[in-house]
Amino acid sequence: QTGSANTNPSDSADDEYITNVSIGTPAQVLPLDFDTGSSDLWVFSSETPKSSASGHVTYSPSKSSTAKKLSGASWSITYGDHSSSSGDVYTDKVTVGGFSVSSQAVESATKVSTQFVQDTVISGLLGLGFDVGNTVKPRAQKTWFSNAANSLAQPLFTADLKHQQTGSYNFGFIDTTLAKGPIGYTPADGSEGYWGFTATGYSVGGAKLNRNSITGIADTGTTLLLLDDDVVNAYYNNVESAQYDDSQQGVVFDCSEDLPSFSFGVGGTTITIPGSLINLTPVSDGSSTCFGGLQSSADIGINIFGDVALKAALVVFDLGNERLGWAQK
Ligand SMILES: CC1CCN(C(=N)N)CC1
Ligand SMILES: CC1CCN(C(=N)N)CC1
Repeated sequence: QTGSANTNPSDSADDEYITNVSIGTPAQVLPLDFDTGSSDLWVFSSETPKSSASGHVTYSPSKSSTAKKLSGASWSITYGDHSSSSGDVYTDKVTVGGFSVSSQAVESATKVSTQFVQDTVISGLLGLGFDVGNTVKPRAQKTWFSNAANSLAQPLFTADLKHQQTGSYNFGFIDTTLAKGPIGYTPADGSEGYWGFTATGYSVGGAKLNRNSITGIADTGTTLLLLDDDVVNAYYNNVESAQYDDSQQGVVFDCSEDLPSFSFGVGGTTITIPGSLINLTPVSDGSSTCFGGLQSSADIGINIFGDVALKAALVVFDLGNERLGWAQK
C-alpha cells in the first residue's frame, strides 16, 4: 500500500508547506504543516480557546464516531522559534494521501502561542520525526508515519517541496521521475528525534566541493537553510551588497543581485541549490532589499537543511534502512 499527498507553499516566501489531512468519521479535513523536525501530530480543536482558534479550521472529536479520549494523556511542545502549544489526546482515524491509520494519537490543543494563533493557514502540525521525540505523557505516542510504516509497501516517505508550486509527500514508494539526478544515500541518525545526517563538503557558485563536512538535520518544518557562520560568510562574500541587518535578524542584499548557487555533497552525489532559491523574499512588500535563504545556525546550535535546501532535491526519508536519500531535481 502507498499514499500520496500534494503540498503547497503557504505564501509568496514559501514560509511553510500545507498538506490536507483527514481526521475522524465523517472526515474532518485540516491543513497541517508536515514537520520532519518534530514528532507530534497536534491540531487546533473544539478545545482550543475560541479567541485563539478564530480563523482556523478545527477538529471536533465529539463529532467523530471513531474518536476516543486517551485517558490521562497530555502533551506540550516548544519549537525552535519559541512558539509552543499543549493539550490533551484522542485517538482517531487519520488519512494522509489516501492511506489510513485507524488509531492515531491526535493531540488536541487547549493552549497555543501567538505565532500559531496568527498563522491561520495551518491548523497544526504532523510530525514526521522519530518517535523518541514525541511529547505525550505518561506514554509517548507514535507518529502517523511510524504507525503506517509496517503496512506501507516500503517503510519510507519522500518529500518533493517546490518554489511557488505544488509538490508532494509520497508514502511507501519512490517516484524517481520527480528527480533529475541519482539518489545518494547516507546514514540517518534518529537518536535526537530528527533526521540527522552529514554532508561531506560544500561549494559556492559551482566550484569544486571542499572537504569540510556539515552535520545537520533534514527539516521540512524550517523555512531556511541554517549553517555555521564560516559557511554563511564564505557564501555571502560573493554577494557584493550583502550585509547583516539587525532589525531583520539576518543577512540581506539588493534584490537585483545575481546570487551564486550553493552545493553540498551527500551520499556520493552533489545537490546544487540555485542562487534563485536563496533569494527568498523582499524584507517588506515592494522593498528592493531581499532576505537571504541561507542564514546562520549559530544561535540554534544545530545545522538545519530546511525548505530552501529541500526545494532543490527529492529527499527520501528511509526509516527501514535508517538512511536519507538526496537526488537533484
Ligand atoms: C532543532 C529544531 C529544528 C526546528 N524544529 C522543528 N522543525 N520542529 C524544532 C527543533
Ligand atoms: C516547526 C514549527 C515552528 C513553529 N511554526 C510556526 N511558528 N508556524 C510551525 C513550524
